[in-house]
Parts: sequence; structure tokens; C-alpha cells
Amino acid sequence: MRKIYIFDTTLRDGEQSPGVNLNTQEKVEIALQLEKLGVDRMEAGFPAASPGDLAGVNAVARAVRNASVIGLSRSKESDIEAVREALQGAQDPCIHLFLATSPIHRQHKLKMEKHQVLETAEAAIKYAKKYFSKIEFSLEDAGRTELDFIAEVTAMAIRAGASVVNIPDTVGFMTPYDYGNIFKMLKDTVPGIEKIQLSAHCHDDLGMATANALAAVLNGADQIEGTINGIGERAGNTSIEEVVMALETRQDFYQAKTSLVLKEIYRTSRLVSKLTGMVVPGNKAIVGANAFAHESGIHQDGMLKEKTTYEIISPETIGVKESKLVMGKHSGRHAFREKLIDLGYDLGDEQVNAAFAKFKDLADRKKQVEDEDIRALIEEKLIETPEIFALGTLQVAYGNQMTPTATVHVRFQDGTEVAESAVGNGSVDAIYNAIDKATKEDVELDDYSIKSVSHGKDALGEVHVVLKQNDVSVQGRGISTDILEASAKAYLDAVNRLIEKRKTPTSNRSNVTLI
Ligand SMILES: CC(=O)SCCNC(=O)CCNC(=O)[C@H](O)C(C)(C)COP(=O)(O)OP(=O)(O)OC[C@H]1O[C@@H](n2cnc3c(N)ncnc32)[C@H](O)[C@@H]1OP(=O)(O)O
Ligand SMILES: CC(C)C(=O)C(=O)O
Repeated sequence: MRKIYIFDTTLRDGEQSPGVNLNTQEKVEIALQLEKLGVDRMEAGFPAASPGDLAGVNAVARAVRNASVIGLSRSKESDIEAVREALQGAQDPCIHLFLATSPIHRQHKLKMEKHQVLETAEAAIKYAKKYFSKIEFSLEDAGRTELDFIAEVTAMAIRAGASVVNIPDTVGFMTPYDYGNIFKMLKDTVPGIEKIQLSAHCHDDLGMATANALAAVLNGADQIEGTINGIGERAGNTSIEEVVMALETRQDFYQAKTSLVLKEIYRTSRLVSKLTGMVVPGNKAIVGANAFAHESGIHQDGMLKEKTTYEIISPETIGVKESKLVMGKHSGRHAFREKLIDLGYDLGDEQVNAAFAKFKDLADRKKQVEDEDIRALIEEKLIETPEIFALGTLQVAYGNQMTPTATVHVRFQDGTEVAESAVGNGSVDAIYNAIDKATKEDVELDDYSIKSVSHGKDALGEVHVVLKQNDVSVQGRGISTDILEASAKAYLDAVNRLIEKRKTPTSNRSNVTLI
């Protein structure tokens, strides 16, 4: 199995993400985690960029013992001197020199002819050779460079003393086919190519950074450069976790392996996200919040029967505790029953079916149904209050310059329905006055409270009321994603309990005390 070296540039190219700025302490914290992750090489910054970056690279160089620490430099003596200063104290220092080679960059940016590019790069490598035994040379924008010029510059870099030659697809222009061919061509044609390592550095402008890096591996690349979570300039870089897990999962195909400590992947991703402020999208491969979450009933059923039906990587491999079955509108009975068992409910088939119907109803209204929602649904279901009055439709007219008015349709046990309207000193008061008219019960609202059962703006609201009639006091509870509906349901629930209690005055029915 061929070893692929991992060159992490989270602290350099990753830090080039717009809006990201890591201070020295943050760089060291990430560097130490990258060391635990087992990256072979880490680029800590661009020392010539600023005194702060030089200090950051130096702090990383002094802190890290088990990975080569690298500083980036233009092909310029003053930049090389900055890297020399920054890498003092490093266990295994390496300088990363670069110069653009593509016609676009030569003509418009560098204003250099081909021969000047060759001479400038050669002079820089030779200058750096005085201080560094390890030199990586990058042909910036190699992806848009003439193939024969890539070969010519690579041959020059080998002769001048580079130990790694990097072929960056700086603007993410390549397809896997084109990019793989560059590596194949270099391997087949450049004299002395076996003396150096070839490296791939891809950008994700067309969403192909991972695919291109893997094509490079298939065609002889020894090293992959990338960042954690794929952060970096513009659309970002190759995401290290994606390449590493692709190699690991499809060893049969790639016949190559890295020496990363896979169970540190998730922790590293979280740390980088926290310190850079770059949020990891939920659907991001490997480290996104949904990478091991299953929402649809058919998938959840498969997962419960055998995890490999829908998971090609087990979450524990990358340090995620476990897969998640997310309860939502696509979930099925198998997952729902499993969730109930997890939550400690041991229900018969009929109760499960009744609760499942309520759950589906809620799931239609709510993006994600949380454990607290399910608990609330089940407990509401278990408390058997006869529905003497049930809520039909509810309409409320509210404005801050008008008197709130509510129209409530109340259904009776025999299926008939009555509609009543009333005003009140608030929306809830108007609803309660309308319900009083419909039920003809003379009750007094003794207490009202509302709380959020779960999180987010579509959270379930749970309303508790206490109603009094003469010296009898009952509680009622209502749950809904709408607090006015929850209020109406709680009130009717209490009225139902009151009537039930009146019928059996000596009973100590659980419906009064269970809430
Ligand atoms: C593909 C990449 O990601 S490369 C890394 C990109 N990262 C960064 O640029 C971050 C750090 N950069 C910086 O802080 C600044 O750009 C500095 C300090 C390096 C240079 O700043 P300045 O001296 O003000 O120059 P400025 O950035 O405006 O222009 C770049 C100059 O470097 C030249 N240059 C660009 N690449 C190279 C190179 N590899 N070797 C030599 N010169 C180069 C440009 O042609 C330009 O030269 P000019 O002034 O003669 O036209
Ligand atoms: C410096 C080089 C490797 C680079 O970041 C790029 O070309 O994208």
C-alpha cells in the first residue's frame, strides 16, 4: 500500500478565507490538534505577509514536534529571509517557494517571459538551499500552464535542489482527467522525477478539488495538500478529511493510505470551525452535522436492521459518537417505535399507532421533531381525558390599535359544532371568552403559563392553565407550534377535566394530577 503524505495548509491557505484571521495562540492551538491528527506537514503561514504572521509561524515551529512545519515564500530573497527567521526552533523545517507559470500570470501579473520565470525560480531555490534541506517548489497556476513548460520548470526545480514539486490548480480550473494527466506526463517524461515527491494542491471553484486530488493520487502524486473543512481562498481548497476518508474507504481502488489518526478528524474539524468562524455546512461530506444523520423512514428502517445499508463509514471511525436518526415528516414507524424505547416508553401497538399519527401531524408543521416534542405528545396522549369539547377552527383578529377578537369553533362529543366570537383584553383572553360562550361553563382562570418545549422558532409551545369552578380546581395542558392554539387546547382540556371531575367527585383520577 503506497503512503500518501498529507500537507495541511489550514493555517496558510485556509487563513486566506475572506474574514478569517487567526492570532498566534489560535494558530498554535490548531497546529497542536493537527499534530494529534497526524498530518505529515503543516504550512503555518506566510512570514513575509506581516510581523504577526511571522510570529505566528515561529510559535507553531517551536510548539510542533511531530510534523514538518512549513513557511510560504515568494521567489524573493527578502521572503526567504522571513521564512528563515520564522522557522527558527522548528524540529523539521521546510520552505515552500512559489512562482506562477501560466501564460496569464506571466503576462499580466509577473510581466515575465518564460526564461525569466525559470531564472527567478532557480535563483530562489538555490538561495533557499543555503538554509533549508527541505524545499517545496510550487508552479502557481500550473493548471493553466502549457504542459511542456510544466515539465521544463519541474526539471529545473529538481536540478536546483527542490525535494517536493507541487502542481497547483490555483483557480480550480481542472477536471480530474486533465489534472491526472499532468502527473502522468511528469512521471513519464521528466528526468530525475523519482528523486522528488510530486504534490497536488487543488481549489474548489468548480467543486472538483477532492476529485482532482484523487485523480492525482491515481496518477502518481505522493502528497496531497488541503485544509480542514476545505476552507481557503475563494471556494476553498481540497478538504483533507474527504481525501483521507476516500482513500481509507476505497483502499481497494486507490491502493494508497495516509497515516492520519482518523478518530481525530471530527475534533479537528470542530476546532477549526470554532476558531476561524467558518461554519461547516450541515451536508458537508464527512464532518457536516448531517453526515451521519438519517431522516427518512426507509433509510431509518434499514439503519435499524443493518447500519451498512446506508452508511459507508462508521461515525466512530472519525470520532463522532454515533449516527443519528432524526425524527421528521419522512420518518416511519420502525424509527418512531425505537425512539419511544430510547425515551423510556413501553407502549402497545395501538398506543404507538395513535402516537405516530399525532407525531406525523406535528412533523408536517415542524422541521425537526425533537425528543422533548415526542415526550410531550406521548404524555398528552397517555392522559386520558374524554374529549367532551374539542377545538375546531380558531381565528383571532389582533392589532395593537384594536380590541382583539376571537372566533372559536368548538366540537361536541356528538359531532355537532358551535361557533362563538368574543372580544378580550388580549388575544388569549378573547379566545377564552369565546370558549366560555361555547361551552356555557362558568369558570375562572386561576393560572396561565407558557413554555417552549423544544428549540427554534418552530418549537412547540406548551400552555398550562388552572381553572376554578366553585371550590374545584383543575389543570389543563395544550401543545402546538402556535401558542394561541396551545392556549385554546389547554383551556378546553381543563374544561373537559372539570366536567369529568364533576361526574365522579370522589375519584382521584390521574388527569388532575398527572400534568
Ligand atoms: C496562490 C496563493 O495563494 S499565493 C499566496 C497568496 N497569499 C498572500 O498573498 C497573502 C500574503 N500577502 C501579503 O501580505 C502581501 O501580498 C505581500 C506582503 C506578500 C506583498 O505585498 P506588496 O509588496 O505590497 O505587493 P502586492 O501584494 O501588492 O503585489 C505582489 C507583488 O509580488 C509579485 N509576486 C507575486 N508572486 C510572486 C512570486 N511568487 N515571486 C516573486 N514575486 C511575486 C507580484 O508580481 C507583485 O509585484 P510588483 O509589486 O512588482 O508588481
Ligand atoms: C502557493 C500555492 C501553492 C497556492 O496556494 C496555489 O497555487 O493555490
